[in-house]
Amino acid sequence: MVAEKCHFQENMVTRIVDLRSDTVTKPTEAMRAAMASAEVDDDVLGYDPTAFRLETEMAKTMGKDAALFVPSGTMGNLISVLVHCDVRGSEVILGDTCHINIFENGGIATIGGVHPRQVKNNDDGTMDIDLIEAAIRDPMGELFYPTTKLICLENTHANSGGRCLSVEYTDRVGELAKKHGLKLHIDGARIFNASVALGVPVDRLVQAADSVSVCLSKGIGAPVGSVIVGSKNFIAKARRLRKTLGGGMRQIGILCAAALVALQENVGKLESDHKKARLLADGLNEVKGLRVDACSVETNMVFIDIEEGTKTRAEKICKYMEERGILVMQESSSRMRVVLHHQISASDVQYALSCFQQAVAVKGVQNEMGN
Ligand SMILES: Cc1ncc(COP(=O)(O)O)c(C=O)c1O
Ligand SMILES: C[C@@H](O)[C@H](N)C(=O)O
Repeated sequence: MVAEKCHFQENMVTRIVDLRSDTVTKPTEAMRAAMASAEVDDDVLGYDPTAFRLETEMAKTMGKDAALFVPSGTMGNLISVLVHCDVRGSEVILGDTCHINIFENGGIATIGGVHPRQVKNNDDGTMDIDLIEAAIRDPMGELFYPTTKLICLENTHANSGGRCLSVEYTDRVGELAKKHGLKLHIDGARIFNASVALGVPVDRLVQAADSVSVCLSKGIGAPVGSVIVGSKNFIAKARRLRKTLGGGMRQIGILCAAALVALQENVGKLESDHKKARLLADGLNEVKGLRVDACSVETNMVFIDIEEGTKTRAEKICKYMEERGILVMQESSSRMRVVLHHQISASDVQYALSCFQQAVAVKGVQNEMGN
């Protein structure tokens, strides 16, 4: 592979290659045009017609009875957990490295009073089903224990590198939930990535779930928003809770119009994002001092580890890359993350690769990093 030369002159960065996340995409011209011409109305006093179109389309696509537009994936998860965990002393079983547990400010507890019961996430994003079952509280111990109400999965699993949970695994967790009278929520921020990577229709992938939170603002490329899907009764309760949390918005058709375009434009591009991720991962594994677990690159995310003994630190590499217009997310002193999306081209991937090669190889930078 001949990597495009990593060229750099002081203050001569000619383009930004933003690999921090798939949340960074800018609305396309078609999205902006749709926003400008969107049919809107007050979605609190009534129903914004474009929001209605989006929610109707998403409920159908996800195979659920109803849907609700929410400002963010964080609010989508919070509302879903709180609707399911509707009595004081409720407990939710979730992965120790899942987004709800790590990156949502503990909102289910601090706002919702719901107790998180962590189960270890495996490297592939799953939790062992026997460990999930062991975490379910015995109702006979109600004098001492919280009440288990909900199990949460995350598909794809971001902190495992965008790994996909299979439909078979999801169905088994759903059966376990039913066996114990529990509900199942899926944090489906990147559920479309999982569907494309697995070759499983998205409605089949989430069939076992009582609710799903789907991010439109990630790989789908909408500027804002998520949609939660579930039963009509669940969504009615979710709509009220959205208002309670301050998420009741007025002419949201402006945002929903962009999301409708994004769904048309970008679901078909997700496979290309995954291919670019694999291309980048394979190229990075040829860079002395960097290591990518290629097996974990199933979708659009790549975690990059600095090999033992390499006199380099992640913050120095990230700075070196940023000086060349490439934005990378630092995960730790020895780990970085890049996320591919539809606004990253194949030549951007080549450019990033050549800059990673330079970042690790350049003597001066290495000495500075190694000290
Ligand atoms: C797996 C996962 N769930 C939920 C969220 C939250 O979405 P938002 O950033 O829109 O709140 C994110 C990140 O954004 C995520 O990666
Ligand atoms: C950082 C995290 O909250 C975000 N969901 C991302 O993956 O970029």
